[in-house]
Amino acid sequence: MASGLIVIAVLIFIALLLRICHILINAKHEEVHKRIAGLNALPLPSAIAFVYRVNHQNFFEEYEKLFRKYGRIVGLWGLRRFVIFSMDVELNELLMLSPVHITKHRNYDSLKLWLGTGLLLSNGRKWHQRRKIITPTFHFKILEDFLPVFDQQSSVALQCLAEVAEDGKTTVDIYPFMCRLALDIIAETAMGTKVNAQVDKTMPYTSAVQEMTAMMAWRFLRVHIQNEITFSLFCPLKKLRQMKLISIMHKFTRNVIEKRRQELESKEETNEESDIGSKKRMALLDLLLQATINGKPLSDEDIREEVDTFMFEGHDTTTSALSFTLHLLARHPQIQNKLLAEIRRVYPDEEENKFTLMNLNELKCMECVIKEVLRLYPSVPIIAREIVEDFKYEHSKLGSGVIPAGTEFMLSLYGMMRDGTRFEDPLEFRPERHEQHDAGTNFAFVPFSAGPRNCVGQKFAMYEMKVILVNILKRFELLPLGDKVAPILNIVMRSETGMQLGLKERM
Ligand code: HEM
Repeated sequence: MASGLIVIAVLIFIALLLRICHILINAKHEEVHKRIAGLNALPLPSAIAFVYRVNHQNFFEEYEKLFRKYGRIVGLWGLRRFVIFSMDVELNELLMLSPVHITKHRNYDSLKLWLGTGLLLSNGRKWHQRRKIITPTFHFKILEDFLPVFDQQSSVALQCLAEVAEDGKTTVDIYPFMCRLALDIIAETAMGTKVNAQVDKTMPYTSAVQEMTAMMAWRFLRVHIQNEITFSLFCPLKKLRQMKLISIMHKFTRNVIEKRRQELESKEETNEESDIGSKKRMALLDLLLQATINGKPLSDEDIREEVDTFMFEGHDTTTSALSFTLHLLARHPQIQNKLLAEIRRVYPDEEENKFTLMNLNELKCMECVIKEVLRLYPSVPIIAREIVEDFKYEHSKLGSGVIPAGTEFMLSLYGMMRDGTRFEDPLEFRPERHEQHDAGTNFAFVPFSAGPRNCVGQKFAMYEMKVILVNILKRFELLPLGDKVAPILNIVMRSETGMQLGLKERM
């Protein structure tokens, strides 16, 4: 009995001691601590237990529980780390619009060996310079030139889908089809090179991109292997595989860059048909080859980082959005029919669609559908930042204060876009809610983020998705076969059950 009491007393003493250490280490966070409720690391290890409990499958559920319990802004005090999770529109807007707090979180570091510090992962001066030269590469004129690529690659996808459709009797997981289509499109538009991912499933480069994306997704929430050293120690074989994949991908992109640079230098493509089949079409790579910073051209390695970044960011996100859209349309026949009527009005020709940016802008119903899909199933459900300078805020509920440098910040786009105070019946799929100009919900609806670090490829993505959807919906009726989606976090949002549906050729 007495020994039992001694053990309890010792445990309480240790817990108190740790708590005091914790308070001393986190002294600078005390002010925020008082304002933001959440989980502590000590004396009870609730924050640590939470971090290890969360995985790809239960991520959204666990965070919903946390927000329900503590409110829209939740603090997680680790031993030496302080993380704020926020689905609070007002606070997130302050952060997204800030020109200062744009530093990416270390969670993304596992992507750096592949993507380097291209636009997605760079910070500070480098990011500013890159953003300045990359933004004009997504100019309307350039996007218009890409429409034939979107269209031609969609027609390859139609053939692939026709082979598995079986007149709507078979359940098809649409995700891998959309993934290969998005890869073909981004390779051709970013690098000016056809990779034929849809017809040649064994091509080393595209297989490597897919395998690497899956591996990054697998590592993303496993805190102990996010660092390259611990990854090598805990998973040496996977680390070796990762090195191999990176070497395949870098070799491929370097070759493409070298070839395009030589072509540009000898001005071949101004006279001849290039392998993308057009005299005038420029790939994003060509624009990077011509760009300069302070009068100096970008090096091949600078360009490689950006091309690899486009390859990653430009295929995984659109794959997710397109697959969720098709899955949801299959389950909402009325909306599907409304969309089809709009498509037939804008593109009455049975055989051929003449896509222009202008007629794609006429697809208002489709725009609402895509927005609603991105609201419910945002491809990028969470944005992570590191606060490197004290963040001064004025907030209607928190008052005014400072979030100290060193704080980690997770903005839940998913939480914001499903917030019942911003969206009526938030879990319902109602595209018409976007018909009005999102009055009152401006910053609650941010699937492409907002402010200086918003998505540079958002217009590209919208036009790409529209062309693909027009082609698929004109050819196939989508049927509600298979399982419902079960969202998981794999860097981007995916579904554990795939994105199932049936496809029936229209008469
Ligand atoms: C449905 C499709 C897409 C969605 C929902 C989406 C969403 C986003 C979001 C939310 C961010 C901010 C990420 C952060 O701050 O951590 C982002 C950044 C970015 N996106 Fe997209 N994206 C899409 C398609 C694309 C495409 C097609 C491209 C390229 C062709 C692209 C290129 C980029 C790049 C380079 C960044 C980094 C921008 C910067 O940090 O300055 N995205 N995207």
